[in-house]
Amino acid sequence: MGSIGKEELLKMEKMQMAIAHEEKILVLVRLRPLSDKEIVENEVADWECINDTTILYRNTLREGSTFPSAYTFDRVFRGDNATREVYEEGVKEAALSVVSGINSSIFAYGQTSSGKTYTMMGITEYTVADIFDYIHRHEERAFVLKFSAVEIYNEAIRDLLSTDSTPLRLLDDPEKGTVVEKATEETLKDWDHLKELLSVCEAQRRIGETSLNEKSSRSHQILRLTIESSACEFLGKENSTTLSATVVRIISTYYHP
Ligand SMILES: Nc1ncnc2c1ncn2[C@@H]1O[C@H](COP(=O)(O)OP(=O)(O)OP(=O)(O)O)[C@@H](O)[C@H]1O
Repeated sequence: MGSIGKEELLKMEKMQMAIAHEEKILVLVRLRPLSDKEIVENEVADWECINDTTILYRNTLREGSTFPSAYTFDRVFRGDNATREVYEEGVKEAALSVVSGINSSIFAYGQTSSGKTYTMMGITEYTVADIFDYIHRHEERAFVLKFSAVEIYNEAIRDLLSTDSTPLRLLDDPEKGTVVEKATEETLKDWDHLKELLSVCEAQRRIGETSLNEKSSRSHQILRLTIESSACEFLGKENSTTLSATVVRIISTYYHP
């Protein structure tokens, strides 16, 4: 167990109260640009981003349907918006709340080939880079980062950091909530170590081809990053408290035509 001082506790409580009054769930939409194949086949995008929060379903307009054609979300990103913009403007705040001990989940949902893997790979990279940057700027605290990765395929859970493909069990822990039993948890040394682990996951990931995506994920992938931190001056003392939080990345793959 690490520790936090009285003042720091007060600051954290204030922060938690401020966050409690803010929105807890943000829904962002990212449109994908047409692929080369779609351009060659003269396909047109059915969706158009008309401002920072609204998308329009163009087919509805063409067919003169009476159904609503405009949909509003917390934030909408166009096909030419870079992943960096999606991260900075839509994800960063939630992702970095973990350094203050607040749990955060970021997940992508969409049909095959909509860009979930593409988006989440960038988001993971930017999030971890910012967390490492935060750690380097806060030498008064000691941080431990732990990383685990599993895949859910056909209702079986597989450890992506292990070559053993025996399915893992889900357990209910009274303190931690739902946990995956015996999932490998690596303590991250540095950025290169994370990149190494991500390529192990990539190599283990089940992929297949769909009519829309040559390299389609066949599973839900969950990457979990747990951060523990304690004030260095209280390190190892009895009355110390550890700040602990988790960022979870889920890639959902639904509807494979
Ligand atoms: N914003 C984007 N800009 C450019 N290319 C993109 C973008 N989003 C996705 N792509 C490309 O589109 C293709 C499909 O994307 P991706 O594999 O991420 O989809 P997916 O939603 O994860 O699909 P699946 O559910 O089948 O795994 C990939 O070749 C990817 O590089």
